[in-house]
Amino acid sequence: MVSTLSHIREIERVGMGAVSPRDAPVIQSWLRCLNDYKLDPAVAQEAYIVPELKLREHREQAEELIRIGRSGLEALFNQVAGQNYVLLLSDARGVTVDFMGDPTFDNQLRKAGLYLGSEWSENRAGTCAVGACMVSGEPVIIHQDDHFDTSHIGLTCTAAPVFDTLGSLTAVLDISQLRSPTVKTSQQLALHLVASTARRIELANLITRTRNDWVLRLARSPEFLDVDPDAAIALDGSGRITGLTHGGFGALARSMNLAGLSTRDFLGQPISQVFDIDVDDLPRFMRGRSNGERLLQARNGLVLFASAVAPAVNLRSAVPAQPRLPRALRDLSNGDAAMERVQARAAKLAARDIPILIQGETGSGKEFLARAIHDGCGGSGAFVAVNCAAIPEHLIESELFGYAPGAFTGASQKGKRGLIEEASGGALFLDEIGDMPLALQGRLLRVLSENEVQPVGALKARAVRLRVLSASHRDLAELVREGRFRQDLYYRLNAATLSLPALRQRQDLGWLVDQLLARIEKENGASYRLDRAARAVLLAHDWPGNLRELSNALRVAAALSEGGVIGTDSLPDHLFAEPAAARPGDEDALRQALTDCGNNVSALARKLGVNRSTIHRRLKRLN
Ligand SMILES: Nc1ncnc2c1ncn2[C@@H]1O[C@H](COP(=O)(O)OP(=O)(O)OP(=O)(O)O)[C@@H](O)[C@H]1O
Repeated sequence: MVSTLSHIREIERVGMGAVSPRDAPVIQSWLRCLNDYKLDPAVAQEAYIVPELKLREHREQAEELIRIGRSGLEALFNQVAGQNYVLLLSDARGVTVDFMGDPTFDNQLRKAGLYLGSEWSENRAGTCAVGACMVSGEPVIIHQDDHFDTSHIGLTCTAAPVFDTLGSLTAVLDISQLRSPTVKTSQQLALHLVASTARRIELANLITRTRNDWVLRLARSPEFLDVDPDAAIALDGSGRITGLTHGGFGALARSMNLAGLSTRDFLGQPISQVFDIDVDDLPRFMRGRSNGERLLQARNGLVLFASAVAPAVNLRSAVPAQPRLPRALRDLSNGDAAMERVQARAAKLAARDIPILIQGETGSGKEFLARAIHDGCGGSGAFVAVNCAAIPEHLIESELFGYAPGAFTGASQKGKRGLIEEASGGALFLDEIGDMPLALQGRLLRVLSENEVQPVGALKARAVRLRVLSASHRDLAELVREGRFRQDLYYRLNAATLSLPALRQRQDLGWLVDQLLARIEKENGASYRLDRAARAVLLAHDWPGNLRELSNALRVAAALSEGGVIGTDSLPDHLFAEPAAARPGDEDALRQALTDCGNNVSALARKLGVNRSTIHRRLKRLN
């Protein structure tokens, strides 16, 4: 193994532009570590394992992924049995949410970070296989002193990305060893195994998530068509591509000379544009036909074997009926597995008086879900929504708790009922609860524990009976750790958590577009039709502002449409050149975008399709 000092010197030389024989992905990652994350190769940092509570959240959010990935992981672990390999499945933030390794080496593995809860994002751990793979979206081997941080230069790690059906990176699969031969080529087989397992996980994910669509499996050789196809595509009833296995289809697209297109570019496209078939031909590719009949030709002439699976709708009657959800909760999604889980849990919780914390990015529908829970449990009493971030700090107390007559200068002589009392007998929805000032958190806790509220300046408390739903786009557990949120209140509000998926992760985006458009038609008393190109743009967009951004975009499109037809020219410009500021966390870009809008927060919020409070919040964070 190289000495620590010579490793540090080598990285410094590369940083100064020296030519290096190492692989390009390693050099690119070293340069990112030096220039973008400002990491110092001379400062070694041991592997970071996230705290228990945080790990629980990561695992809860990745529950479906872990379930789908498990059998792939087990099969891979069996393939490499006896070779001291460890398998890690990390989520899109680089946190290990599933792990398989030899328990005999537990202590060593934990110390090396090859363990449940270890975080391998590049900006934290320096060059590593998971981190480099997250950035490049490509399989990669990071072998021994390819690692940036000298703490990790004994390890060899090989990782492959797992994308969801819409082409967003959802996980990274990694296979690592504490000790290995010095030559990097010893890991080529590991690279092949990890990439094919990632491909199979993508396939299992597509099949699980697209029960209501056609699925077309594709393979270069007929023998593997049904057992291990190269790629698969999901198609809606009109033959449009609604999802695909990113890794496998990307490789096929390269063979079809379509390497310049990202797999996302195929979403929303009719199948007839890629292959010489139409939706009506799909039954011809179903099981029972001979392989010879199941041949498919790509538009460039490449011939593939195909097998089609019909939507499960027809089989529905044979499947045991799902418990019926209350109507308000039933209409929240259509064919998105993560949402279906949220709806099923929400229905069970709605029937009980349990405080629920709803987490999700801004605009992902937290208030909408809270209302649906309230309506779903019979909806008796009022639903009172309070946005803790929007009420000025000095008014929150009197708004929430109310005040006695003449309680303070300027107070009304009659006093005022607070929102908590207004909600008594119904539901109180505390949005952006993370922004509640610490002093008031204690008072809120008392209301929840004692079921009574004491208005400002009042001598006696009044009894209240309410269900509390709260929401935050911020990580409340992190705020607790930073001492900015009371732990006792956190546990009180968070008896159950519902995590809403971001719009870019949802499998029913096409259905949501139609739902929201139908709502706009009703409001405007008009009818609209999206043309194919416009639909494709909507399906391919990242939607950093989630459902709110989508709803705003459709309103703009409806207003600009000609004769009710929405084409690409009716869509808001930012969908075509999405400013990087739309992605949370990109601070310089946010500053720049604000300058471009003449420092007008409302204009920037309109441009990004998010609330003004969202922009204010991000600016507050920057300060
Ligand atoms: N399942 C859904 N179907 C249709 N429209 C929805 C759905 N969920 C949310 N919306 C719409 O999306 C928009 C944003 O929803 P909502 O206000 O509930 O998001 P939020 O997560 O509470 O936002 P914020 O974080 O800014 O408070 C609203 O216009 C809402 O009507």
